[in-house]
Amino acid sequence: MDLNAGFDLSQENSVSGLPLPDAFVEFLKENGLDSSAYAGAETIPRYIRLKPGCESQLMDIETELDCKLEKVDWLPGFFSIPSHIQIASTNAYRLGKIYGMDAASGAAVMALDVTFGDHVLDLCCAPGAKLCMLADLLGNSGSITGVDVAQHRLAACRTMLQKYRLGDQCRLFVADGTTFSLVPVGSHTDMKLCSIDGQDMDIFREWTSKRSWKDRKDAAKKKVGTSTQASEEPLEPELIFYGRDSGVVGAQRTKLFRTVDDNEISTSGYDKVIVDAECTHDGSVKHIQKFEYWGWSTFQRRVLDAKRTQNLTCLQAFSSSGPFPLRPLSSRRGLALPAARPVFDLGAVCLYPPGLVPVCRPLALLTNGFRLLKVGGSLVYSTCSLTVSQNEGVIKLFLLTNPSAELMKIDAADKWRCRCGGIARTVRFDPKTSQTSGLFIAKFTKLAC
Ligand SMILES: C[S@@+](CC[C@H](N)C(=O)[O-])C[C@H]1O[C@@H](n2cnc3c(N)ncnc32)[C@H](O)[C@@H]1O
Repeated sequence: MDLNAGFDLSQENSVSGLPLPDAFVEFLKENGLDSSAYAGAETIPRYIRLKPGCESQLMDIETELDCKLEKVDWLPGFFSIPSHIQIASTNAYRLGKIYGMDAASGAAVMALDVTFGDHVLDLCCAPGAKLCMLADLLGNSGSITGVDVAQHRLAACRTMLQKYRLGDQCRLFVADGTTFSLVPVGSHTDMKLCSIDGQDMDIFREWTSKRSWKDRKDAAKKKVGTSTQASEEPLEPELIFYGRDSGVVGAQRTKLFRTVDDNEISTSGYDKVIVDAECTHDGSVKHIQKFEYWGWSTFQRRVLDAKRTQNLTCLQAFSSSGPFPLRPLSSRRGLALPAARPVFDLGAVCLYPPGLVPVCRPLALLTNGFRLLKVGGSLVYSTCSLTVSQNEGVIKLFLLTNPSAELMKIDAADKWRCRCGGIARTVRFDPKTSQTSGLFIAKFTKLAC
């Protein structure tokens, strides 16, 4: 079957080495991107991350993969292998000794600089490569809260945590990251763990894949509720996994799901937050390359669907007067800022009432992730898009509307194979410079104000 039937593939784009569809070439042009970034994608190595503790098995893994594992000198624990080597069917992978993870993604996690005991929020966590790396770095300290809106992807994340035996400190919520509001377990001032010997149905017992009678009843109630609920109502978070030491076992449901106000968040919010936002994935050259096999006809739906891209890049809607028509960044401290809590509409461009700031999903995710950060904590925003509108554009608008946010220097980046982003202190990985997929990284801290 010709998977590309009826789909225009550009003849002129042989420069990229791939017959890129015209619509994608147009997308690249609109965003000022050079299609030659996709040239020679197959020469970019594949990266693997070694499970900590498996260092002594390196030679056995090399023998099984039948290739040398080249140490990535700027990123501890990462190795490059030739791009044609497949790892999914190997024992090393199946037994959880290695992860498939691009080095640029590893850099985004390192930028967060997690330290012992941190409570970390991963706001777009599925399928979970970064979450697993965070869990490896934290060991048996602190906690990780993973949130994703896609239930099936989050289920894959849970499987990954179980395979690598990393779930003890983690909890996973199916929830909308633009409205998620739960702080780390144990940071509620009034939360006490209860003995679970009694029959109190309101207390979390050890997690099991079998759902309790109470959970089934709650889910059935929720189903009835959602059929009558107005669609704008935020999705109620659903806890689909929690580990033994995540602080959930023994906690009361009512307390765990209690939301706190922004004042309380400044002290009991997360120490670290990562927002690896949903984006157009155009920088993920290996992902783009896969459409050679999947068929370019699915590319339109999966990557370029107009409604989806508008949600992600709605800043473009203002391109007639330039992408940032409001005010220059330098004057942000002197601005009359719009209301702190805008109304987000994931389906369309929204306007803040006084300042006409366009809101797209990445900005909504970043804003909410930052709201959940405690004062003095740090947040990493990353996307695998090469466009300005999903990266520097989002950052500019975010800084305009969040006076307590300050861009931080990413210290580790001095050693990385990357370049500066379009705003000082941000960094960009791209195939040509870094021999990795494209990735944009910005790091913020929250000031007391
Ligand atoms: C780039 S992927 C994240 C990859 C992940 N961090 C990892 O390392 O494996 C973006 C994720 O954002 C999720 N997403 C999109 N919109 C969301 C929303 N409103 N709230 C939470 N997650 C969302 C998608 O389902 C997708 O899994």
